[in-house]
Amino acid sequence: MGAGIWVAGCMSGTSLDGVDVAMIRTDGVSLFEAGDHVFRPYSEAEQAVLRAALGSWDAPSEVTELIETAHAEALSHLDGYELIGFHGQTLAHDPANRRTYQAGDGSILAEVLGAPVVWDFRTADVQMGGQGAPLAPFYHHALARVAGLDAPVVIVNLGGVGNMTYVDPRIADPVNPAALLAFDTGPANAPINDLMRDRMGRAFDEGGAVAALGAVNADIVADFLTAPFFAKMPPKSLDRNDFHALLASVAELDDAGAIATLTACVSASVAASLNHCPHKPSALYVTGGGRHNDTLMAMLTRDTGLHVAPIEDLGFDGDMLEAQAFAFLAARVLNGLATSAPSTTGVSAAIGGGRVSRPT
Ligand SMILES: Nc1ncnc2c1ncn2[C@@H]1O[C@H](COP(=O)(O)OP(=O)(O)OP(=O)(O)O)[C@@H](O)[C@H]1O
Ligand SMILES: CC(=O)N[C@H]1[C@@H]2OC[C@@H](O2)[C@@H](O)[C@@H]1O[C@H](C)C(=O)O
Repeated sequence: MGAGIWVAGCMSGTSLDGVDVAMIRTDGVSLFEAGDHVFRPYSEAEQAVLRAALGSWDAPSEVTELIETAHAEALSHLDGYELIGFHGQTLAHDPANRRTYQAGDGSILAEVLGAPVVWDFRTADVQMGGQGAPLAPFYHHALARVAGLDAPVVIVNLGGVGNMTYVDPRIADPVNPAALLAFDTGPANAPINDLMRDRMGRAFDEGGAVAALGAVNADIVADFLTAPFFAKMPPKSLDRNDFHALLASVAELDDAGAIATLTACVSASVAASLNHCPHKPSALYVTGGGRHNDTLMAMLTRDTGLHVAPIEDLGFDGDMLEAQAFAFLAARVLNGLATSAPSTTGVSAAIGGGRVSRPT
């Protein structure tokens, strides 16, 4: 298999923990080989700068430079790539008003690293009426085919926000509306992390250990599920802070009870999201940091009634999947292929988003 080129994909996710960079060899249609990867964490001080910039539509140079420098540092640990896919850091997302903002300038990275950079993946999609997210579904589709699956499955990404891709791997073209259905499912780790930080001074609930000790408040979970977002038909996407009221709803609970209830809300929102799938999936594979949360995984098994497993069971690295996805999408942009479709973002027609910047 000599096909494809080595591409480095970079993702700085909503949980603000750091920059993931992962290399894959791809032609933008299939995945031939996964290569090296690196994680460059943001320091506490850097996280504070980024957190303060959340919601802004025009970040000050202090913020954009921080993002560009962190990515350049991460990429300096890798070599052998011919192309970079650079997502940037989402600071604000408002598809209803056709705008989304990923901070960080790809043309600067192209100069610094001496390689072409595909970036600004979401703007074209929202400008054509799409949600601008999720964009990983075309990669999920490729992975399900590489894994040789022969029945529909669901891939759930549990990062700061949750998103779900229903994939029918028997259909080769990801643009075909029967191949994919994708949408954001609700908040995932973001509210759990926020509460862990505020109440316990910890970054996240390691292994779901705190949630395991708490009593779930079923009334709060039921009330959470009445939010109009869950009844809304896909496509739909979320901003990190769209569910701010959720944190307030657990304010009166003890620490473990509050974390357990937030964790149950994440699981319940994924289970509710399955109602939108055209057919019952044969399994649910979890990617993103939430798959390390054993309490959440157990709740998902109970709430969905499906076989729930980490994406590792298909042979992929769940910590690197999003970064790999932006490598895959960069290759698609370079090859003139679509990166989103009506079935993934609700965009009016399949389009290839992303700007290409080449070093001068
Ligand atoms: N061992 C663990 N136990 C419990 N939770 C964990 C563990 N490891 C990671 N997480 C959770 O996963 C989060 C990171 O997930 P991930 O890296 O998928 O998010 P992201 O890429 O920043 O977000 P998004 O996909 O929304 O952009 C952490 O902030 C934490 O909440
Ligand atoms: C606007 C934005 O950055 N959205 C992210 C976020 O993090 C998870 C979820 O919300 C998803 O919609 C998306 O990222 C993934 C990688 C995506 O586009 O597929």
